[in-house]
Amino acid sequence: MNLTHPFMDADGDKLREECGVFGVIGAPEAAAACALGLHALQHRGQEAVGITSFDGAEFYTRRGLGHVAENFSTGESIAELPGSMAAGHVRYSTTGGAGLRNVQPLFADLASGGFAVAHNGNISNARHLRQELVQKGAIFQSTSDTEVIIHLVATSRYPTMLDKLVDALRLVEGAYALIVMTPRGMAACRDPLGIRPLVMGRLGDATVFASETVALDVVGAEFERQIEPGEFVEVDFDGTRRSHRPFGKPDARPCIFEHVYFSRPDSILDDRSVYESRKAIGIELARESRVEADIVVPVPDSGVPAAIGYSQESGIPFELGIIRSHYVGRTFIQPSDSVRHASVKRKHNANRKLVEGKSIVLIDDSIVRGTTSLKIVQMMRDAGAKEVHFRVASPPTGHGCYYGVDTPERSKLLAGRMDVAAMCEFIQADSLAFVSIDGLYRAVGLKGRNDACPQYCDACFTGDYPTALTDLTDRRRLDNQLPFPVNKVA
Ligand SMILES: O=P(O)(O)OC[C@H]1O[C@H](OP(=O)(O)OP(=O)(O)O)[C@H](O)[C@@H]1O
Ligand SMILES: NC(=O)CC[C@H](N)C(=O)O
Ligand code: SF4
Ligand SMILES: [Mg+2]
Repeated sequence: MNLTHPFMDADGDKLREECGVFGVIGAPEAAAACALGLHALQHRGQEAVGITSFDGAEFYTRRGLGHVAENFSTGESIAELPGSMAAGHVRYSTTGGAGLRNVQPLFADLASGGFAVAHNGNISNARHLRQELVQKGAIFQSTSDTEVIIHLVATSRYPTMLDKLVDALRLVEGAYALIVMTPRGMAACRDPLGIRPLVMGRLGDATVFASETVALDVVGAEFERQIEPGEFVEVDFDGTRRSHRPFGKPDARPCIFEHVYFSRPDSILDDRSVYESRKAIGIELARESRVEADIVVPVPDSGVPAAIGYSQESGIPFELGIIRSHYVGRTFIQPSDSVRHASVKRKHNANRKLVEGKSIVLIDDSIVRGTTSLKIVQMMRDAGAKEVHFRVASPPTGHGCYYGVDTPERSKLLAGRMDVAAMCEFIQADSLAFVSIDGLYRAVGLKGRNDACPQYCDACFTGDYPTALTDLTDRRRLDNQLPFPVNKVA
């Protein structure tokens, strides 16, 4: 029996997640705009990048491992991608999933013509669907969950491309923000709960779609609105747009972690400034768990806005007690523990003269595996800090994410293994506190969490998953049938 999960990485740790998508239709050099937009979305995925364009007759694709700048900075690379329609993708994956064949956009020649798709999110029943499709004779070219969508579209019996796509996505569980290209135009859609973000803008006569508004800013497009949860927007080459809500209007559950960490602070998300939300989390945190200290120090980068809020609310001065190297990217989204450890060390350094002899409040947006917090507390002590108090701008991350963010399985999450007191001891801080779940909801403009009908997906904090997790359930069943555990998941 083959026990290897086709979508799992080598150590069976996690699915590969969190990406950025960008699409433009109706612009003279669509691929150039696409490369620029992807550059602004680089924080969402640093492992691989791809762009597919269409010139009215042919589709062209260029995909590569690494950053946008490494793959799309020359005129020649853009010249390979002619046409007025293009879609691109920046990918964040983990060990084993980094191969070129998984890099998006994925493309296939279907009976109805070319079909390209760029996907941010994760399909929580992809394995299940893939097995069914393989049994029917489908031949997969990648190990990406996204390819399932292509096969479902290819085998749908509905007549129009939109109907085929809706038919396919009815079978899909989990999170998807998609940009699709066919010879007739572009379509963009979000899953019925709107778990992953997607926005729409206008650039002259062209329509632009992107994971975040920063990508619209960078290409000079005007932000129009978000794609609504469950909405499909089709755009033709003459600029005609059509909006459809084939799944009705279920209560949305967008990812609250986008506000905490993933999105750039200069993006507008769910009609809110991410920067303002992060600052407001810091304010809540100061109200809930104030501590006497000399200075408030952010853990750069994403701890900065919350630290500003904490400082303003508490009256404790904000200081840059840690300086980051700009040549090391996000450590959370790096593929292996050893790389993450090394990156955290190279990334941060104590501002020794400032920290020496001081009692400090460190603010970070989240503790996931504890790699960063452990190292930073030690760094502050080595630099002579008198007391180190740690405050976190999210509740404890105690559950895995199956919707497109690479939070690992529960057993590798610090909060999955320990309570707050034990975590405090582990990171060797003098005190540790997290913002409450209601505090987080207040910071994004609500009165608190509505437990009967939560307004966001917050499963990594609460364990309350808004969709079925078929692959996970299947794997647990398989685990229980065997005399030894297989790739434990939680
Ligand atoms: O507990 P851990 O497993 O270390 O993960 C949590 C850390 O990872 C993220 O930072 P990251 O370095 O990815 O990016 P940033 O520069 O945007 O803060 C996050 O902001 C925390 O600092
Ligand atoms: N995780 C993402 O958002 C990327 C899309 C898809 N799940 C992939 O692995 O390529
Ligand atoms: S589980 Fe957490 S990270 Fe994943 S979609 Fe839900 S809120 Fe976002
Ligand atoms: Mg960080």
